[in-house]
Amino acid sequence: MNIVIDSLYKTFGAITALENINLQFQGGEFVTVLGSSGCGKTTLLHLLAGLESPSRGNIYIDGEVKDRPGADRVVVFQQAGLFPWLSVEENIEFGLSLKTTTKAQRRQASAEILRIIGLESFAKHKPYQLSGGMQQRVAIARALVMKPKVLLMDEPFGALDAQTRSSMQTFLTSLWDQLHCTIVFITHDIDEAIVLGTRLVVLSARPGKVALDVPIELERPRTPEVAFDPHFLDLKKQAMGILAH
Ligand SMILES: Nc1ncnc2c1ncn2[C@@H]1O[C@H](COP(=O)(O)OP(=O)(O)OP(=O)(O)O)[C@@H](O)[C@H]1O
Repeated sequence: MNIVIDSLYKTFGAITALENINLQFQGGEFVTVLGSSGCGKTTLLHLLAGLESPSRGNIYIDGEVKDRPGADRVVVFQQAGLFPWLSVEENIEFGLSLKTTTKAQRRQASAEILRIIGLESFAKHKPYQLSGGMQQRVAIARALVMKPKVLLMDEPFGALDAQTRSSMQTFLTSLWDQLHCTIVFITHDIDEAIVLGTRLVVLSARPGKVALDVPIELERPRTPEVAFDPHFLDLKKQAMGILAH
């Protein structure tokens, strides 16, 4: 699975949100997209999800133009957005119920994903009985159970406290190590972008243009000490330079 973003523009009336975006992602990459507020990160994610249409240009997934939502791309938002009246397992199974699956198949799929995310003992709990980090893990599980080709994440840890955020970063990294799905992860946090990704894309201030697109060549698994690695510091300096303008 690969994604090609070709000469992409997005305007809203007189506002140009994205200008001439050209990017190519390979299957299994963990791409982090960094940019200051209002530079068009969410717009880019919505275009990838098919929730918005390009003003010009195209997005291809495995060579096919994609301009509407599909089960091959799922989005995880900043707020978990779980259904409060459904249990954890029912929340995870909800999307599958829209596909032709039996209840037994759905229960098996949710049990499997709950084991992967380490919340099997919370299957019958309601969302309000979980912490913010656990709710966000369920939101990620709900996305992954659909077996998407691409997981699109819009500041998924932005609403969490620093410690939970850090443990969720470790969680997501180990999940990606196991599943190796393609992830496009939006953030405005430089350290988060470099710690998580295999590839860093930095957008310039509005109109968003690709100011940097480089591989993140840091060994995995990444420990907190990675923040002292010269490559980490070099990427951070480059990103800070772009975000300062
Ligand atoms: N539906 C819309 N209608 C009009 N303008 C929009 C719409 N969506 C986004 N914009 C504008 O496009 C620009 C980019 O917005 P976007 O939400 O993509 O930025 P962002 O980088 O995700 O910002 P933040 O980090 O603050 O969430 C902004 O100027 C925003 O006001």
